[in-house]
Amino acid sequence: MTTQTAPVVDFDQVSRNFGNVRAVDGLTLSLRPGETVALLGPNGAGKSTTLDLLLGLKQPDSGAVRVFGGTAREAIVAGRVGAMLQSGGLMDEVTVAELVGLACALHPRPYKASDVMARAGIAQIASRKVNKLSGGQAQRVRFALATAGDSDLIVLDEPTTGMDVTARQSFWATMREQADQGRTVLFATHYLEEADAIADRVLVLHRGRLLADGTAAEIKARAGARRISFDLEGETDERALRELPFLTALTVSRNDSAAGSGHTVRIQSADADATVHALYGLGLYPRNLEVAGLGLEQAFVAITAAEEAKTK
Ligand SMILES: Nc1ncnc2c1ncn2[C@@H]1O[C@H](COP(=O)(O)OP(=O)(O)OP(=O)(O)O)[C@@H](O)[C@H]1O
Repeated sequence: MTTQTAPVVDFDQVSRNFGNVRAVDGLTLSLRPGETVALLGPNGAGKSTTLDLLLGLKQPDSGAVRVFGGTAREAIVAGRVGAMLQSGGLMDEVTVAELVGLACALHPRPYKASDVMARAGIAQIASRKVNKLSGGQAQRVRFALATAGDSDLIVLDEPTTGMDVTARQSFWATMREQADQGRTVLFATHYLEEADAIADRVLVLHRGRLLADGTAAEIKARAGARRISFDLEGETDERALRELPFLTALTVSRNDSAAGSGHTVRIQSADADATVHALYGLGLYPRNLEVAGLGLEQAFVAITAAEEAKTK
């Protein structure tokens, strides 16, 4: 593999419209060598369009896309990019082995087709016709095509769609090996747990714009952070609780136990330490106190909901 100081991918103020839909809106981002990056966003956020722009399959209306310092086409011709697209049609009348063999033959730095098939978990179905595959098998074949040679960047659009849990796990184990060898991996996904578990960096896309860019932990922290829950005995002064510092959400529910009547309080706080400190400062005696981080899913919902509220 070659190394180069230029970013692997560089988007500078890239926009792309379809009619009056702004699919990608002023996107600026840069991927560094060796990163595993998740592109996360709800349906229609612009993930596929972003990947198509990166691969030169669509052209921007404005802004510039660079891949390894040049055009996408140059990078692809040089075999530096392997891609697995969402709906890429597979040739119907050929076998899995023939198709993988062709992809290897076309790659400037190919791997042996038998190794590629073994790695993608499709050696047992090598002689099967491509149009007879299940959805999950077809995805593995697409993955094999994306890894037919020694590419520096692997781009995957929702790669595990249609795979069951076991297939998904083995897919990501293989992908990790690719990343561990120093490749840059960019994948679009709906599965927040995949972004959380696999990616060093998460880009949250919404209506074509980049809403967040950081590690999963940073994104969780940015979204208003932590959940605090506890029980209080007797009457609860909800107004006093509402005045707690760094509070972003509060619910109080009745909780009658054998010990008497009381309430369960649930809080979201941007600074749990300060909130809990102030809670004791109110002279309260919280029982069963728990502090937990938001999941990436809740963080994602919080970030995109805040953006929706702003644009209304
Ligand atoms: N060829 C096209 N013609 C018209 N509109 C398009 C076209 N491609 C994408 N769009 C629109 O652009 C927006 C972004 O679509 P895109 O497919 O990039 O989103 P996505 O994040 O990949 O969504 P999904 O998760 O559903 O695949 C959507 O509103 C979509 O309807």
